[in-house]
Amino acid sequence: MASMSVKHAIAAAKKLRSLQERFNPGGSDIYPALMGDEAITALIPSGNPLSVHILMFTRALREQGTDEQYEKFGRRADNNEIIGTFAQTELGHGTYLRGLEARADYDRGTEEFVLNTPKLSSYKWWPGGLGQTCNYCIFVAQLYIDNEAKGMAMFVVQIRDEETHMPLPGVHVGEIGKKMGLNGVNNGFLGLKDYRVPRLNMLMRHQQVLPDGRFVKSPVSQVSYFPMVFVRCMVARQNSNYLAQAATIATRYSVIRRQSPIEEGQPEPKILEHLTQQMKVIPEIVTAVVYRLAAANLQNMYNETAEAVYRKDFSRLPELHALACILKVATSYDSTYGIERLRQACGGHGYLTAGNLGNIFAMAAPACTYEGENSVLYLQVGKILMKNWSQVLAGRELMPSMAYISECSKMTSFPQWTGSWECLLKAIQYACVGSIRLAFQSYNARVQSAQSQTAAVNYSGLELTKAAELHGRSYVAGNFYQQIVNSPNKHQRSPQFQKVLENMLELHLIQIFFRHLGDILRFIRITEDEISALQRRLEEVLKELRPDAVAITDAFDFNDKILSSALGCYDGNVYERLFEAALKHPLNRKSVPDFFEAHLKPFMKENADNAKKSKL
Ligand SMILES: CCCCC/C=C\C/C=C\C/C=C\CC/C=C/C(=O)SCCNC(=O)CCNC(=O)[C@H](O)C(C)(C)COP(=O)(O)OP(=O)(O)OC[C@H]1O[C@@H](n2cnc3c(N)ncnc32)[C@H](O)[C@@H]1OP(=O)(O)O
Ligand SMILES: Cc1cc2nc3c(=O)[nH]c(=O)nc-3n(C[C@H](O)[C@H](O)[C@H](O)COP(=O)(O)OP(=O)(O)OC[C@H]3O[C@@H](n4cnc5c(N)ncnc54)[C@H](O)[C@@H]3O)c2cc1C
Repeated sequence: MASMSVKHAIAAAKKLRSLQERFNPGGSDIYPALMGDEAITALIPSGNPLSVHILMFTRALREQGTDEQYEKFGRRADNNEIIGTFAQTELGHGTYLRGLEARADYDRGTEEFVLNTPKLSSYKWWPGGLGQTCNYCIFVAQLYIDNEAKGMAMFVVQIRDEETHMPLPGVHVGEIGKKMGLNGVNNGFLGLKDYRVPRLNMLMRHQQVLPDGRFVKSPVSQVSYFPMVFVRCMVARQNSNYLAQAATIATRYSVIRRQSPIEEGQPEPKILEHLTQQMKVIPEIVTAVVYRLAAANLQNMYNETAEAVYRKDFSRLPELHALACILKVATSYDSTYGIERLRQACGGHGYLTAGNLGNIFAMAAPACTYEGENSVLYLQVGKILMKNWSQVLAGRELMPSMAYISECSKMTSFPQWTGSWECLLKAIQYACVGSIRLAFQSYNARVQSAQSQTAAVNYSGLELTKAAELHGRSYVAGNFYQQIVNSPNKHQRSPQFQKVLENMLELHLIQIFFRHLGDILRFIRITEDEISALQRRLEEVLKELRPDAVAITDAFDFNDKILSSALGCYDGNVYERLFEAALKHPLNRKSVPDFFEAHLKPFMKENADNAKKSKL
């Protein structure tokens, strides 16, 4: 599988290169990469072993290395003359970066770094492509000068000979083993023993070690985390894509499959006529659209911040970090749960490999873990919200994506309930700010009672993650509302198209309202009648969107090769394709399976003989 994946990945990388040249000659725009990724996803359903090379290795060289280092390493990496990965996570540590054990000791006598993974737990473990594909890596290690720790640093390390691909002396590298998906990625392990690299192999755009061993600190230590921020932004787009693919499959299947008359004596309807089926499928279509728009916004913000960082302006890093965390978590959680809901909506056939929903789930699910485990990133955002609440209490302005927190903090109570979109959005934001306030009271009480900040974060963790989740909902719903209601190009839309978009906004806001009704009722008084009215509107908007479901998913424009699903094929010949796939199964090559003579027949005969004996 690994070699097939590499073959396909190389074919797709060439396609990527042509896309890049067509869309953005000489540029480093990510969208061709993403489009390439959609193509790659179709070509290699078991995952792309070059993903980390393209997403992290090349970018780290560009963004963390000096111009000279880019010339020496980055250009060759961008041109795929060398293939690398990003080796940060270890067998013993993934989340807690300050606990990473791999070390780089500076030897001023030879102007080299001596790299070691001192224990088994220090081995790099997980980096994509590390097992067999890569001959280089960015090796993340704790920097030591005269045995004094200086923090994390990144090193360009060659791990295999460029001609023979043999591991170099001092390198112990291999594959970590089968996973629940992405088995074409050859995630690997890497141990280094007294492995020496020249001083100039340490990426030094933001921090430096001078020949005499003097250390020049980075102006902002967190800029070394920037490669992760980029992938978190990518995950937001990538996982909204996976959800869109699954929604396309389930929608098409739901208008082909007929089952169970709604009225006695009537013919069996398409299953999408059942209201409960509409509630399983249509909200997922809308969620995919909502996150694709949020991810595009985030990508623009990433590009602007990356340019600013390149100019040593780090001012927008904190906001990008917060948004990248919140969107990476929200899209990976909601896409993973949404794809499973869509699989179940396809009944038994949803469980067949020929439907491809299981593989799409297996591709989407690890995003809840890699690039920052989701609950850890929620805690990150919770901490950032605590800091921002202190700013609110001090009357200071907040970053634009948190401005609503200041506005809501000035409200002494929630205004008269109207049930309008603005009202629903404000309710979610108001509940978020109420949760932030409660979390802050708990957190601050702990800090005031002499608990350390880290301990206070841990013991306030449930309230911090709740506040973070609601902040994500507020940001995503607010972004969708702006795009539908206040977009500058709204007038260019046909009235029919605008109506479909408004129906999607109605559904998204009501769905989020019901999902967080408990959180909202904690801070806002809403009557039973007002809630029942929203229930009716939910049923109504599902009915309104039902006729547009297929057209919206067709607009995602996934061809059959990318969907790779007998349930979601454009021509709708589901049963023929399921049967065609079944007949291809190796067990159908013979009428009598080999195991009959070897196992089944003796087993049945032994039971029959025993039965006869027991009668005698
Ligand atoms: C072919 C084309 C492909 C296209 C494909 C499309 C999509 C991509 C799909 C898939 C991707 C493919 C492969 C995935 C490969 C996966 C790779 C990895 O998983 S790489 C390893 C990832 N690991 C992590 O994310 C580690 C998580 N841990 C952390 O980030 C940090 O430990 C943590 C939890 C943030 C804690 O940081 P730490 O410094 O220890 O302590 P604090 O929390 O106190 O933070 C200190 C201050 O720093 C600020 N901060 C933290 N992180 C960042 C950041 N990233 N940016 C900016 N600022 C940051 C934090 O807010 C604190 O600030 P204050 O001091 O409070 O102001
Ligand atoms: C498919 C895949 C590809 C990957 N690719 C790469 C790669 O290319 N390069 C790379 O370097 N890494 C890669 N990784 C590793 C990935 O980054 C880590 O798995 C991830 O950062 C989580 O760290 P961990 O596995 O050590 O989990 P842990 O951090 O051990 O998490 C285990 C549990 O502990 C909890 N926990 C941990 N810390 C805290 C805390 N402070 N507060 C509360 N709870 C906490 C977590 O929430 C989680 O529930 C990949 C992983 C996967 C699954």
